[in-house]
Amino acid sequence: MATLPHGPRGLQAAIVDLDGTMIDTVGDFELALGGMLGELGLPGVSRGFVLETIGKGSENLIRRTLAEVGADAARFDVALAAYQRHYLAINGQRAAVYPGVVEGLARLRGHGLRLACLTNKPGAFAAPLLQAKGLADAFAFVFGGDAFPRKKPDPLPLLETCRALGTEPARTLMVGDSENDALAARAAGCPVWLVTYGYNHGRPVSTVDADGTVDRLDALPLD
Ligand SMILES: O=C(O)COP(=O)(O)O
Ligand SMILES: [Mg+2]
Repeated sequence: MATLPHGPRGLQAAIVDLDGTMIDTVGDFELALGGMLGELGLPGVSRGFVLETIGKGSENLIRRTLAEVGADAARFDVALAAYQRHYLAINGQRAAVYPGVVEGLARLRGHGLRLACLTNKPGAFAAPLLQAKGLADAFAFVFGGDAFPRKKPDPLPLLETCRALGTEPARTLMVGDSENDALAARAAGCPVWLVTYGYNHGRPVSTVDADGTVDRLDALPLD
C-alpha cells in the first residue's frame, strides 16, 4: 500500500488545494457565471460544463465560457470584470466545506506539519472564502492563482510555496483534487495525494498519476 514519508526524514509541511479539495464551490462558480452571462445578454452554461472547466483559474474559465456560448472573444475583458464583481458579491453563499476537512487539517497540524493553501482561485476570492468558512487560521500562507507568474499545473507555485514554508519539496505533501495539482507536484518533486470527491476537470481521479487517493482529508496515512 502507498505510504507517505515518515520518521526523521518525514513530512515537514502540506500544501492544500482549495476548490474541490477543501470546499465544494461549484454552486458559487455557477451563480457568478450566471450573473456575468445575464449581464452580458448571453445564454447560460450547464453545471457539467462548469465542473469540467473549473480548476485552471478565472481567465481560463471566462475564455472557455465565452467560447461555449458562442460569444466574441473580444468581450473577454468586460466579461472577466463582470465575473469578478459577481463572484465577490456571492463568494461562499453556495459553497460548503467537505466532510473530514476540518478534522484533516487539525490532524496534519497535530503531526507538526505547517500548512499552506495553494489555489488557482484569485487570492481576493480565496482569502475571504477560507475566513468565512472558518478554515483560514489553519494556514501559515494562502496563495492564490495570481500570487506567482504561473499557475498549477506549472511547478513554480509549489516551489515558491515550499520556499515560503522553508521546506524541501520532497518533504512537502501536496493534497489536491485534480490532474493540475498532481502534474505540478510531480514536476516540483513533491509527494501528491488526491481526494476522490473533487472536480478533476470532469474525469475520474483514478486516471491521474498520484501517490495515492483518499475519500476524506482526515484519512491520509500519516501514522
Ligand atoms: O480554477 C479555480 O479557480 C480553482 O482552483 P483550485 O482547484 O486550484 O482551488
Ligand atoms: Mg482543485
